Amino acid sequence: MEEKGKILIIDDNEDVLFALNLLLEPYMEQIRVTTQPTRIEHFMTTFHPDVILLDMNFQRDAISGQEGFDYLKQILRIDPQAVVVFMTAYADTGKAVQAIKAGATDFISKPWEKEKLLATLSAAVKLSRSRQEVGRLQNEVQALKGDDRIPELIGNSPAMQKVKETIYKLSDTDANLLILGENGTGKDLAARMLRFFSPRREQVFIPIDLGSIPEQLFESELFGYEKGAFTDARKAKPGRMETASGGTLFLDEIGNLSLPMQAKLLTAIEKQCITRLGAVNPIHIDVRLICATNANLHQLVAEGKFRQDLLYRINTVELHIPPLRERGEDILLLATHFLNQYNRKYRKEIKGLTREAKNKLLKYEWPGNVRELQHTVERAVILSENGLLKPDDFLFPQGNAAAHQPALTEELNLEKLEKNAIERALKVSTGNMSKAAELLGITRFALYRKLEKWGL
Ligand SMILES: Nc1ncnc2c1ncn2[C@@H]1O[C@H](COP(=O)(O)OP(=O)(O)OP(=O)(O)O)[C@@H](O)[C@H]1O
Repeated sequence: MEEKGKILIIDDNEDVLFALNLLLEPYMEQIRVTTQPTRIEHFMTTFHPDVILLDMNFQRDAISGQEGFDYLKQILRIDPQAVVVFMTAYADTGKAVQAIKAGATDFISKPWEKEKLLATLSAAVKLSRSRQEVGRLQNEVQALKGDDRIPELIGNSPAMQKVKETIYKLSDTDANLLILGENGTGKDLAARMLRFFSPRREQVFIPIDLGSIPEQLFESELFGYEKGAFTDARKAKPGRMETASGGTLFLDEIGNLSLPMQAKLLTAIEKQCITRLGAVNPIHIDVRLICATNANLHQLVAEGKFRQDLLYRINTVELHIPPLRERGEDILLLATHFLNQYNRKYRKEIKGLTREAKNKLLKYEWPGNVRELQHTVERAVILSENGLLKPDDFLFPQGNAAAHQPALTEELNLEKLEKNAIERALKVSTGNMSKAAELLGITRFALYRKLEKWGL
């Protein structure tokens, strides 16, 4: 057989299983046999056969093949792409046609002719492999095409306006960008937005979460490999950097990269070429690089945990996305955006938020940033009735400051709100007056006047 595959044989006759096992052993990569069709799901999910050879009649003297058809249905329910070859001692054209119509790939009769059996199984293995390849390619195409919607960072706070301005300014260039910010602040969205407005918009966007690639797979994932480079390398495969060539490569969680991997990445970026594992010749690549991390890379450099030369390569421009708690005015804008989104998704007609609910959102610290806000609004939309969302519709983890809501009268006292806002702005900007004024959306001069007024 040209291509060896994994085969599962299901037959109630142990002698048949024994004979088939013996006959097929030299021609198959792995064989599993069972007399119990009830174990089909177990084998399909743990063994992942390329081909299933299924007997048609399971009861003594049965000739209708009905049980076989039932099991075929079950197999195709579990995996519609499964390749099933039917086997019966009562072969006739009518049943063969019926079996193929029901979704089987082929049909062989017992007793089998060895050559015919091998040829049928060989074709079945090939079909299975090409179906797997098509599935993989379809997934890849979908991932490469990405989302058709325009990625848009919602937010009017001065900090967010600055982020968007930087993205627009950068869009004509090929400059490498480093996006810094806590988890859930919108780094991934910012990267997609930059790509969307860049000349590489029509080209691929390949995101890689470096935090989720095990160290030992890093090189093969990033640089690809040639056939035979290691035991499982049955076929050559391009790495993500090669696939991203011509387009944009988004390296997320770059702070998680070990020092040896940093050295390899640096060489690839500097030389603009990669060498697949097991290959001799390097391949030129042309990628626009966007990196992101929630770590303080400058501090990691100071601690000797991140290479300074790599940092300089990736941070031609640095974009800092502040945590949501530092851009309070975006909270309600984002909440409304997500409310509209989830109204559409869950076919609801929730009109908005009560004033008390808005206050509750504004007072919360949002440790999970925009992602947490998004999930909080989604949960509220799912659980509440149409009308307005109330404070009780928004649930926060216990122990957060927001759980202890002050009296409503205090919340709505404008003077107190102003004083609180100034105190908070000073706290988050660690006393930097320009930054505090920017956060508050007022001039430095106006801030000094208010500090005097409140004796701060
Ligand atoms: N300004 C924004 N406007 C609209 N949606 C946003 C905004 N910021 C973040 N989101 C949404 O919040 C979620 C989290 O954002 P994203 O994945 O971009 O954050 P991240 O900083 O990359 O997170 P992580 O560090 O955990 O990877 C996403 O669903 C994203 O669409």
